[in-house]
Amino acid sequence: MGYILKIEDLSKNFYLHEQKQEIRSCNHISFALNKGEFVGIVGTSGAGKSTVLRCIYRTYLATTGKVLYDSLASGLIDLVRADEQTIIRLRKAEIGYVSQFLSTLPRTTAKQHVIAGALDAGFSRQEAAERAEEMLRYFRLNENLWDIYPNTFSGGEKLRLNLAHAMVKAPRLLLLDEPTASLDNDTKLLVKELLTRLKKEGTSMIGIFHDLEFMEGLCDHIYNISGGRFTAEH
Ligand SMILES: Nc1ncnc2c1ncn2[C@@H]1O[C@H](COP(=O)(O)OP(=O)(O)OP(=O)(O)O)[C@@H](O)[C@H]1O
Repeated sequence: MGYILKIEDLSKNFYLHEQKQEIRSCNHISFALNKGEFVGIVGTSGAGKSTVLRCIYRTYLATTGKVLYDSLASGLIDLVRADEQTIIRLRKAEIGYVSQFLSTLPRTTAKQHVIAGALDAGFSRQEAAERAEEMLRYFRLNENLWDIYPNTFSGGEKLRLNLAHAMVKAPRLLLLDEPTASLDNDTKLLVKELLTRLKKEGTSMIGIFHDLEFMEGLCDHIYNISGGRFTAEH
């Protein structure tokens, strides 16, 4: 089985100009994610877990190292060095990211947001609308919320909308930054079921979870990050 993502010696430092101080976040991280696999990342708060995901998604630009992604559209790409257009295209069609924080365009309703995700991934208008409704229903987002702007949603509603938006695309690579924080147990189970389904359909995933029970049966490998460095748990 070949890899879809290979991280080589990734480090990220932040320089805080006002304080004239350098923060070392993640250090010399290397690992590979094989196609169809699920890698879990655990570690104490502030250890650098989200930074690794953000460097892959290119929200952060890595200080050193490579993030090699085997893209469907144009083969192997180093996401650290790829141009902005390539990153935008990959985010639309191939790489999904879910966090607790909602980012939507202004004056976009919850349903329009999910439809836009499916359209970006290349589905037709009709397919996009159908898939969006299916996802919103799946994540039990109350139907009377579909046509309003989501900035007033509760934390759990925002998270469920984020999940619907990311998963409606059926991305090749899905990055999950604590996607179950602030969810009740029933919704957590729904998320786990859908992740299991996506994995069977071939989506490769990297997820940060605090809930070790949630990771059981889902992760092929778990890495522990401590002091910015990775060690394999299993
Ligand atoms: N944009 C930033 N500017 C400066 N420092 C940052 C930035 N983002 C992260 N850091 C620092 O990098 C370190 C790792 O942060 P990160 O968010 O990756 O940790 P984490 O393991 O995901 O923590 P948590 O479990 O609490 O979410 C922290 O010391 C944090 O303060």
